[in-house]
Amino acid sequence: MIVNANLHTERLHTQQLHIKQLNISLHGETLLALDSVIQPGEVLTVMGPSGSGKSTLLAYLAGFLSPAFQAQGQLYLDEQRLDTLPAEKRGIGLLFQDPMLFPHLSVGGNLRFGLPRHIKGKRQQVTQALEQVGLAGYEARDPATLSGGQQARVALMRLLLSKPRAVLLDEPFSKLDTALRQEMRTLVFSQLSEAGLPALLVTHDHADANAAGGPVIELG
Ligand SMILES: Nc1ncnc2c1ncn2[C@@H]1O[C@H](COP(=O)(O)OP(=O)(O)OP(=O)(O)O)[C@@H](O)[C@H]1O
Repeated sequence: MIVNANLHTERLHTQQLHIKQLNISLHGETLLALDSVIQPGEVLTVMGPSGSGKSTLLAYLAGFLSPAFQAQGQLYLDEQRLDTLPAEKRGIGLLFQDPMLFPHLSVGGNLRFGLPRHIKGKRQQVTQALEQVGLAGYEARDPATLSGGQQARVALMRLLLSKPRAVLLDEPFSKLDTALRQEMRTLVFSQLSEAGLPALLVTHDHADANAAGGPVIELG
């Protein structure tokens, strides 16, 4: 696989993500409390046993928290307050266990979907993105014909092309086999660092946390 990527020729204005005095409770009892600043290009890893609130934290950050929970605190990207914005206005990108490629779109269609509307040179950006992850010429392919690792790489590039301002990673490597997992860790963390994006990783795997290279928080 080719990992010489530099998708971000025009460097984005990178920002820090501040999870400020967050307290999420359920039925009047605190489930999790957190105060963290994630610097541009840094990955904060969150670990913890089942039920400790990892998914709840991701849901809060992304803007999907169930009304069953009560959240106090704020979320900022630099000076901009995010927690008062709906999910689609936060500019937060998500990467999951499953690549979740749109099955009715080609590989190229999936990548174009991530691109902001009304920008020029979409075709070239898609071509470059595929080249960067060793999938040159795959534009017209049906995603279902790709291996799990190839799909994961397309999902990563779709995410980056959408120019998120921060990224959440929910066990993104857990469905890959061991060799592929190591490759994807290198690819994902180098791309996030290159893009200068603050990221929060939820994982059960200490090797993911080591590869992420940033601070680690244990919930629960
Ligand atoms: N929509 C909801 N309504 C009420 N309680 C919920 C809801 N979603 C989760 N919970 C509860 O909140 C707590 C935290 O759940 P959460 O899914 O965040 O944990 P987790 O650390 O992600 O666990 P796992 O590692 O198993 O995914 C659990 O006690 C769970 O039962």
